[in-house]
Amino acid sequence: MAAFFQTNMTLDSIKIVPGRYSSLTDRAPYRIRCAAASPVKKRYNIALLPGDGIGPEVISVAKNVLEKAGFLQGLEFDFQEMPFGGAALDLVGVPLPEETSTAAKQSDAVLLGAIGGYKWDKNEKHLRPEMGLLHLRRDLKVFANLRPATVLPQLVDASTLKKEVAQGVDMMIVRELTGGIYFGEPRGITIDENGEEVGVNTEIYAAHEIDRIARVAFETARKRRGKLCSVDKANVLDASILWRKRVAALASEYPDVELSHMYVDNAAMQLIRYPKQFDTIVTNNIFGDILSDEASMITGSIGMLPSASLGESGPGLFEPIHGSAPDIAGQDKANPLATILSAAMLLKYGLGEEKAAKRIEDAVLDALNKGFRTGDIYSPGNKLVGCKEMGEEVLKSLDSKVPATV
Ligand SMILES: NC(=O)C1=CN([C@@H]2O[C@H](COP(=O)(O)OP(=O)(O)OC[C@H]3O[C@@H](n4cnc5c(N)ncnc54)[C@H](O)[C@@H]3O)[C@@H](O)[C@H]2O)C=CC1
Ligand SMILES: CC(C)CC(=O)C(=O)O
Ligand SMILES: [Mg+2]
Repeated sequence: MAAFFQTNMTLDSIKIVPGRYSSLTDRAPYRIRCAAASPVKKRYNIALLPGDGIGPEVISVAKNVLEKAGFLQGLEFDFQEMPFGGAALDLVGVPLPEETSTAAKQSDAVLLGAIGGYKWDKNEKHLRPEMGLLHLRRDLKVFANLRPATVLPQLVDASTLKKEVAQGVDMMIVRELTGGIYFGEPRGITIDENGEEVGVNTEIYAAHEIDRIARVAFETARKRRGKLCSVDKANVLDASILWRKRVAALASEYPDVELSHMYVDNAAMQLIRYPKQFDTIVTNNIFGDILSDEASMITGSIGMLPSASLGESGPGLFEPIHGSAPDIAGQDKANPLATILSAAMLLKYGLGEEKAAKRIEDAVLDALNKGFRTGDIYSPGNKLVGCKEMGEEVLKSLDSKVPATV
């Protein structure tokens, strides 16, 4: 699997290191050929999928940061940039070209910007950029989507919540990513027996899909503060009744993890009322999608949250949780930190390169400490910068942190 499970091979045999993580990502075709800061030891193939809207802007910045952090750590990358989403639709007529899917599957890790935009909003379903993303996630079998949401001390003022409610929030949302209503059959728009149009989607989960994501969540909680909250809608949905039953049945295998259950409507409210109660949340595809956008505002902005999508084997997929933000695309206003931190997750969870990942996290904190802020996280007294300048500042911070002995 991507590196989340790399050291111990299977979900069942993961060895847990006690204690709490404190890093930003929660704790875990061209080459750099010039003399590296330390001797080149490893080389990785990275599939780069910029996508649409602000995707290319944030990917261009994050790629430079990834390159530099790798260089400083003696890593070499072969980047293969491939068309994806609306960009691919315009180029070859499909959102996920075969070549892009193959490049992603053959890579060591995939770094993705975002897809979608007004231009393709009225396309037929199979010709929408978003379907390309769903298919990519399925092709890569990345069922476990880790979405850390941490309120950084530097950004407490940018939170939507009052300082005393926001400070100290540090949670991990474990979202099931390749099942549920986004994929369930039957789906589509048909005509019913009265001749009326009906839109149909199906929330469906097999027991094994629930078990494997629940195990990831239990293992994640175990490495954090030992609290897992499973979010569902088991008071009305059959798929949620099975979800709750399967998650509860696994609890005896993780006696060190305190399991609770919460209905999703209450969870949406509790996230705003008292977010510090959450350590690890496990939930289905659609609830995780929605709750993580909500959680992002506690941290200051959706432009801050990275993600790692992992499967049992093969490359992981790393992307910010936000979309293509067509309202600010092409204006150099996007916050690139979510994508930069996704690159850190790529290094940590995708390649097992924790030191290089830490360099990026430290550099992000350093740039924030120096007061650099994009518009979405700006507060008075700080320095307003655009996407590119924020990237340059993170690069400078990376530079200044090269160990003196190298
Ligand atoms: N993973 C992906 O590629 C995703 C794609 N989408 C697609 O993106 C398009 C736009 O969707 P929306 O619902 O507007 O969601 P969005 O996440 O793109 O934007 C929502 C709001 O957040 C702001 N925002 C997002 N990322 C930001 C960043 N890095 N820095 C500063 N502000 C940022 C936007 O300007 C906008 O006001 C749609 O086509 C949607 O389907 C949406 C979510 C995820
Ligand atoms: C196409 C959507 C399912 C993408 C999204 O909103 C997400 O993964 O957060
Ligand atoms: Mg979303």
